[in-house]
Amino acid sequence: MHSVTLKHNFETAHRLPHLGGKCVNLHGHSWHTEITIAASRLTDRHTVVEFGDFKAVMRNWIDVYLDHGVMLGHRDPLLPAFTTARCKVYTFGVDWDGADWPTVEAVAALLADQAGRWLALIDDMPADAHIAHVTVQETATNAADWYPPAPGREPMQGRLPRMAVKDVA
Ligand SMILES: Nc1nc2c(c(=O)[nH]1)N=C([C@H](O)[C@H](O)COP(=O)(O)OP(=O)(O)OP(=O)(O)O)CN2
Repeated sequence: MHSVTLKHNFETAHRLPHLGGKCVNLHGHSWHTEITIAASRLTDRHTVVEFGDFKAVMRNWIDVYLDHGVMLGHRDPLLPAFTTARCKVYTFGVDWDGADWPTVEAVAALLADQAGRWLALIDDMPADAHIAHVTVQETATNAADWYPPAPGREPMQGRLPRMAVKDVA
């Protein structure tokens, strides 16, 4: 198996009112992501994917939708204020239906989902090229990893489990 790993970073605020504690406060992170693409053979150019081709679409999507913006859950009461003020908001549960809240695990799943779409735009790659791993680091001490479902295991049903939110501050 061959693999390549591409990295990008983005400065984005979020909050997680369903977790309580300090996560209730709107706060920013310098998020770092690493996306690994694997294939069983190389192209005629001896690549899995050409770095620049993949990074162009990866960077464009992240910079347009996430960088210097805010990630909120669709049930977050702050949402109307940010949209009214015409701030850049990426709304989990609306802009992407895979999770309700922007935890680091959910951001890793979002980027894995998007990375599959970016890969589909690449012309020159082996037939079995696929997203093998996504890491998202939100702080020096906190990170999440995403891997595709193991063969033979039931794949995730498209979204992270819905969470009961009684008092979203
Ligand atoms: N499983 C998860 N737990 C938490 C998440 C998350 O996304 N997934 N997120 C948070 C908060 O966003 C917060 O930013 C991080 O919390 P925490 O590690 O408690 O705070 P610090 O980064 O300040 O920790 P130090 O290592 O003490 O600096 C919480 N939980």
